[in-house]
Amino acid sequence: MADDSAQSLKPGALLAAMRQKNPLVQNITNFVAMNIAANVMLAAGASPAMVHSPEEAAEFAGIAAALTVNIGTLSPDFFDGMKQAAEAASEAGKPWILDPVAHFATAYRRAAVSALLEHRPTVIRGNASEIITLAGEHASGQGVDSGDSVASAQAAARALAIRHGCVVAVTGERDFVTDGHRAVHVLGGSALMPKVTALGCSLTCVIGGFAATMPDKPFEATVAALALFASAGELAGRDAHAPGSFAVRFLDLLAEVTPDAVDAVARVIPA
Ligand SMILES: Nc1ncnc2c1ncn2[C@@H]1O[C@H](COP(=O)(O)OP(=O)(O)OP(=O)(O)O)[C@@H](O)[C@H]1O
Ligand SMILES: Cc1ncsc1CCO
Ligand SMILES: [Mg+2]
Repeated sequence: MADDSAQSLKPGALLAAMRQKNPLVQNITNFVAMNIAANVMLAAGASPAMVHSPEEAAEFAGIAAALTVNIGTLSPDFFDGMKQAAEAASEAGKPWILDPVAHFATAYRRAAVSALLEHRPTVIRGNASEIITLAGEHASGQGVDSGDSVASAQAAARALAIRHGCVVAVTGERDFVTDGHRAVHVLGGSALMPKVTALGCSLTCVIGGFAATMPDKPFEATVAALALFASAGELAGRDAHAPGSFAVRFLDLLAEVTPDAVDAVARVIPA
């Protein structure tokens, strides 16, 4: 029945499914994010493995249920591992998620992201400045932090989704997700989230966990990951009022929040 299937695709149901499956996700992420992203994944209910060496990255992509690639602290060795793992995941039909951190900042990063896009990511997740510039437009971001609003990135996100045949998620105060045809906003979170480094990078890894759980539904998987962050972030923001204590409370709430609590607030709305 239509109602049952809609119910089973709600963020809470997907969270329950991910926790049940505890999927193994390979993350090639940056030095800043590595520890917090692994802890965030464990709290959310997925099994992270930070495996990036070119000697083993492709082989490991054969074992993991999904891959995430983040260019935050790029170097030639990491880049080799990223390309090989992305190619292996793509060829095996496994979902892989690209986080193009500050890709606009240097020629090296721009070239790296172009090469990675050739391996057809399933999902691209970035902040507004990253998504606007990835679509070839001018943005105000300088480094890893966004200087643009999510609203100003929506057209770019739709264009990118169609160009690359993928889901695009733009995060910020009010998240936006599109596959080029459907589009939603995800509401919630806390203004303290951008004050804790690498929460966006960690979210990219969590999208990998949801996509591993539901590989044929990357749009719903992405929305569920964002809804989980929005929910835990909003609850953590009620208890903590500065970045350090917020980070701790957020991690606890990622583990404690129930599927019903995630779905209790209508935070996914049509765009
Ligand atoms: N002002 C805000 N209010 C509520 N939630 C926010 C706000 N800014 C960011 N978030 C949330 O923070 C999380 C990370 O998104 P953000 O856009 O800050 O990532 P990012 O810039 O890539 O971060 P990083 O590069 O540090 O990993 C998302 O869940 C997003 O919804
Ligand atoms: C601060 C920082 N620098 C490179 S990656 C990273 C983590 C947030 O994107
Ligand atoms: Mg980022």
